[in-house]
Formats: sequence, structure tokens, C-alpha cells
Amino acid sequence: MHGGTRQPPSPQLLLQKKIARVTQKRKKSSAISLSSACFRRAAILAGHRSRGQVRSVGMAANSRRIVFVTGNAKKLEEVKQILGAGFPYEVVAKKVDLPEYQGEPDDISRAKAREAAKQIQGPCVVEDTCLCFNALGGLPGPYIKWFLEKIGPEGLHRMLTGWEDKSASAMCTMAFSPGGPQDEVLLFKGIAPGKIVDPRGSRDFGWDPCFQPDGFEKTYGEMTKEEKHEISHRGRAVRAMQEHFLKQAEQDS
Ligand SMILES: O=c1[nH]c(=O)c2ncn([C@@H]3O[C@H](COP(=O)(O)OP(=O)(O)OP(=O)(O)O)[C@@H](O)[C@H]3O)c2[nH]1
Ligand SMILES: [Mg+2]
Repeated sequence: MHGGTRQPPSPQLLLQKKIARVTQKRKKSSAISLSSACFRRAAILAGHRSRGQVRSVGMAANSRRIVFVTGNAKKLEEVKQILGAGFPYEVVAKKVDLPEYQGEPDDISRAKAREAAKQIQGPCVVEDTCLCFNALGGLPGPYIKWFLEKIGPEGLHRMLTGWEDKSASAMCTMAFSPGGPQDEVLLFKGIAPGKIVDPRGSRDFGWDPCFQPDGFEKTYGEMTKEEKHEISHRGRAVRAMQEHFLKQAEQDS
């Protein structure tokens, strides 16, 4: 705190408090009874109780699981870091090479979640990431994977040669499918505005070195993981999803 003024608690702090509350409640009650159809399925997802089974996952009896379907190890690592140790669900990864759909980001995320649920035969979460250049009407957007693969971060920066507008936004959509082909897919989105710059910093993850978020002099590639997660597209989307699951867990405990 500076100059004696009282700052409101940060969203992260409020979320941590909620996690602590829900975890505490969970300790007191060993069963969850979820009311809505969607969250009966979420119980299956979270409790891993498909087809009447209760499978031990080598954790406390009241631990719950969330299946995250992705072929990208870096995404998984970041999602786990953002959720943190206090999240009352264990995140279990299923590595599936899902189709790269075309179209609007929301439709792509829904289709991806439904396909993942079909493949793993149960509820799951998927994630789709877009990098949208404003000068190019939002492209590459959901097709960033192919652009990155073919031309790398330098090429992405060079794509905007001749355009004065270097602004861009990174967008992450987390999509939860309760499991059934007709079930509504829930979307949780996070957007980080920024600009495309000559690559700087770590080459550890995709286009991180050429994306500089607004309000910072560093690229994602130059930030620590904590700095990135605090403001990143993925940090925002995962925290929105986390809030949702925590609210459900709180209501049902
Ligand atoms: O520098 C980065 N910082 C990030 O925070 C980030 N998040 C995603 N990406 C990359 O952008 C494309 C998205 O495509 P994408 O959503 O289809 O992912 P994917 O196919 O790798 O995995 P998945 O679809 O199996 O989950 C892929 O090339 C990812 O590697 C990132 N690069
Ligand atoms: Mg993909």
C-alpha cells in the first residue's frame, strides 16, 4: 500500500479466499450432491465417477478431478500453474490431437469440446488460443498455430511490415463440455490486448517472444510465469472457469 490509501482486494486475492473457503467446506463434507443436469455431469467429471465407479486417484477420498484434453504440454503446464495448488480439483490431462476447426472462435471451441468429450467418452475441458492482428481484421486468429509453425515469431512480426498498426490481442477460450453430444458447452474467455514486436526473450513457448501486452515494456517471453499469468489471456480465462467451478462447489457443499 502506498501513501496510506487502502487498495481494494485484487481479484486473485478474492479468488484465493474463495478457494480456501471451498476447500475447507470440502474437508467437512465427503460427498457432493450436484443438482442441475449439467453439474450432475460435472460431479462425474470432477469426482471421476463415470458409470457408477469411484476410482481412486491416489489422493484424499474427497479429491475431485477435471479432465483437460489437449495435445499441447505448455498449455497444460500453464493451466496447472494458474489454478495453483489450492484448487480443489486435480487437473488430469488427456493428450488427444484434436482437429483444428475453422470458423469463429466460439464455434471452434464448442466443436472442439464436443469432439473431445466424444473421444474420451465423458465430461472435459479444452482450450483454444487465438492471436488476432488488428491490422489484418483479426487474422491469423484461430489459425495462429499454422502461421507460427511455418514462419515463427520473426515471421509473425514481419507480417505487419507496412502496417502502422501493430496492435493485436491474445485470446484464450476454455470450453467445458458436460459430456453429452447435445449438452450445452460453457465458454470462459480471457483476452489480453497488446502489440506484435520484434521477438525478445524466451523461446520456450510459441509466439510469447513477439507479443508485448499493453502497459508493459516486456514481451510474454521476457516475463516470469507469474507476471504472465497475472495478466495473460490464459490467466484471465482460467480464473473465470475457476470461479465458476468454485461457485458450483460452494453451492453444492
Ligand atoms: O507463445 C504462446 N503463448 C501462449 O500463451 C500460447 N497459447 C497457445 N499458443 C500457441 O498458439 C497456437 C494455438 O493453437 P491451439 O489452441 O489449437 O493449440 P494446440 O493445437 O497447440 O493445442 P490443443 O488444440 O491440442 O489444445 C499453438 O501453436 C500454441 O502453441 C501459445 N503460444
Ligand atoms: Mg489445436
